[in-house]
Amino acid sequence: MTDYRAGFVSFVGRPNVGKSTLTNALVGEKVAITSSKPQTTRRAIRGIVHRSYGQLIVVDTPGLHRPRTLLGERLNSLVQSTLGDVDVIGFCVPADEAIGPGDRFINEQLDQYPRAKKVAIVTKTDAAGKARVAQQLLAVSQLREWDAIIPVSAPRGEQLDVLVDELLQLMPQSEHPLYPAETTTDEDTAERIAEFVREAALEGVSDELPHSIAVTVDDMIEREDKDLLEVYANLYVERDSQKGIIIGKGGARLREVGERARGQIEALLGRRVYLALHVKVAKDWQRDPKQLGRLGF
Ligand SMILES: Nc1nc2c(ncn2[C@@H]2O[C@H](COP(=O)(O)OP(=O)(O)OP(=O)(O)O)[C@@H](O)[C@H]2O)c(=O)[nH]1
Repeated sequence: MTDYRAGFVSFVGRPNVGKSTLTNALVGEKVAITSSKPQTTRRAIRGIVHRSYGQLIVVDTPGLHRPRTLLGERLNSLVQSTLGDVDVIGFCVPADEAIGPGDRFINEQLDQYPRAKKVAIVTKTDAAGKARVAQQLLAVSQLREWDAIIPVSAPRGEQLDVLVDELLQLMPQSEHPLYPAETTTDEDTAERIAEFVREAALEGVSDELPHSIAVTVDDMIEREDKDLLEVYANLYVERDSQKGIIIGKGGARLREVGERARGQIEALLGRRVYLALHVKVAKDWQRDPKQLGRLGF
């Protein structure tokens, strides 16, 4: 028997508590997009954390909530099958907000996954004073018997190694790593690019529009003569009126979105990229099974 451990962990919690930010900080690379809009995450992304003594595979989920659309239902069943499979569930609550009905609802849902060990993670400790953090740790400890309770700050990198070690200790022993050493995610490049575009498009839009945005990458063309990668992406919204908002006056907003996304893509690929964005209307796609399928849900 070796002492090497490897397994799967999933972070759950209300929207916006910092699950994606934590995933990226642990992996050390941007594998999950983040935004200040709730419910940004739509896919189960595996971020992989490597240590000489183990491997953590982080499965990022869209978060448990009461579904209002077909997209919401599909996302919920994605969460349920994910949580049924993982070794550890990390329940995230932010240090700077009191525990409320939303947190209690999710905590109760965790009873449905008896196989998984359960760890409480108090996030955003940088946004709260010491006394507040201590108070939150106490409040969390009263929710259930946790295998561990750990406060972290992702942007400051505080307590991240402690969290990784605690999580690894709860993982099953493994003869081998589950993924090769260089891998940080199992999403392919096109999926990651589409997510970067969606993240850029989410910036500065409000109300129901964030949920209406979907992105596909339809073509990537290698231009060896120019040492350039051409990327053709479609940005879908649900209504004509939303199209105008995304494009902006004289196309100004769409240009900004393209610039921001291109910066991220070039950083990811380490090379020059030409990004062409087209905005299309897919009427009410969140409620339409056929269109959901086409958009990858
Ligand atoms: N101050 C502070 N802000 C944080 C921290 N972690 C996340 N945030 C901010 O909180 C917001 C939400 O973060 P996300 O990581 O997208 O939250 P999430 O829980 O993944 O959200 P969903 O994908 O919507 O479920 C963003 O604006 C982050 O910058 C933290 O440790 N400290």
